Amino acid sequence: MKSSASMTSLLGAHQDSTTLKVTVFGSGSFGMAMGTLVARNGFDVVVLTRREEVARGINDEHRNPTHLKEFALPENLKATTDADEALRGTSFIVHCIPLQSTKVFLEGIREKIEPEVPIVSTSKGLHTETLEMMHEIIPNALGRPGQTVAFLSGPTFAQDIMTNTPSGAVLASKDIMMSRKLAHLFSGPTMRVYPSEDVIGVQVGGALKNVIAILAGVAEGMGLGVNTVALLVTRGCREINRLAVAMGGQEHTMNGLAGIGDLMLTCLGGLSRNKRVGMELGKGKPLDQILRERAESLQGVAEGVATTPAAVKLATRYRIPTPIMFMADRLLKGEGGGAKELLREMMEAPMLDDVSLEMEFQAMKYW
Ligand SMILES: NC(=O)C1=CN([C@@H]2O[C@H](COP(=O)(O)OP(=O)(O)OC[C@H]3O[C@@H](n4cnc5c(N)ncnc54)[C@H](O)[C@@H]3O)[C@@H](O)[C@H]2O)C=CC1
Ligand SMILES: O=C(CO)COP(=O)(O)O
Repeated sequence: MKSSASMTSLLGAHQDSTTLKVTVFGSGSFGMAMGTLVARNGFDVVVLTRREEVARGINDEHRNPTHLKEFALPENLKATTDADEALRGTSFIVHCIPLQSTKVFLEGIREKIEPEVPIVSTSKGLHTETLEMMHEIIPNALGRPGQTVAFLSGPTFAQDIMTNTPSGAVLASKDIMMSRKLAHLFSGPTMRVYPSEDVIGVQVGGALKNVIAILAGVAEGMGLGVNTVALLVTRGCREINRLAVAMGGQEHTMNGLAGIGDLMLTCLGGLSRNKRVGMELGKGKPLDQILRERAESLQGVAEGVATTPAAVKLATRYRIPTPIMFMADRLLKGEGGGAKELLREMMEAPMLDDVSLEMEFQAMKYW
């Protein structure tokens, strides 16, 4: 259980630590993992789910029947389909709904969210149409620019959190004191959470590593060697870093857990949904079939698919050359003659390291 001293530091001395409640939005893989992490730290967790059978399974059997069902859940983790019940008297919200669904989801319950309750978002992506990140989507959906919003991101597969695998992440908000306070929700013997003020860098790192993970999967699915994966991931890493810095993120963040750390995990680890989508593409399966099959069998969101078109639009807006991300975009759109042809184009493109950034930007037309 969380010591009463650290609970008091979260609450301020005047509140009763025994009533501390945390609401988790979403009962998918990461909602379960984050809810479990916070519940292990002694907080009373209530998961808001849209499925009655999920709420029943969690409350009666301490298991989610659809996601991570092999894991027993802590007894202090409950679930409900009733937003009023989930949010009544809560101290913190942990948001684990996919980015593309967040606006609609939050607009439906915004009146029930108290303005002083901090929201920690764990969603990784860019909005396909508006190119927004969560620091824009959440306040806009709530109609409240002043709501405290923070962002947790890093190399943290849900399954590994459930098995108490030692892990680390970054938690960013505009106010470092708030980041430190919120980090306590998640920190524990097997989880290190580093507070940060770099709201942009943390989100861009989490969003764009998924784009590169799709390509890492494509290379593996095509049966290519690790040389190709390393080429794509390393050049992709440079693109992510340049774009993040152009958007206001810090180099330091991109060199840390929320940048290179998550990129390595997702591109090289075996559990990534984004990489699995790429692997299927690399084996020649059409994207719509892959996505349909994944949705039917509740295999979880692969945020990179919806993020990729937004990533290349943002890169164009900021005039950052991102040929690897453009390759992912064309592949997902079915352009360029397929993965083999796009890779050939990449290998034959002019070498640009010694020319100016502006010339690199111009050269993107070759990709
Ligand atoms: N699973 C993982 O290992 C990690 C996931 N994340 C991020 O966390 C976010 C959530 O991912 P997962 O939980 O893995 O996805 P998931 O696909 O397993 O679960 C998503 C959940 O959101 C719910 N949902 C979707 N649209 C909704 C709507 N309109 N209204 C209400 N509920 C809705 C679904 O019913 C489901 O319970 C993503 O942005 C992902 O990138 C971040 C780190 C690790
Ligand atoms: O973000 C993740 C781990 O940090 C999970 O990656 P996937 O969404 O590709 O499974």
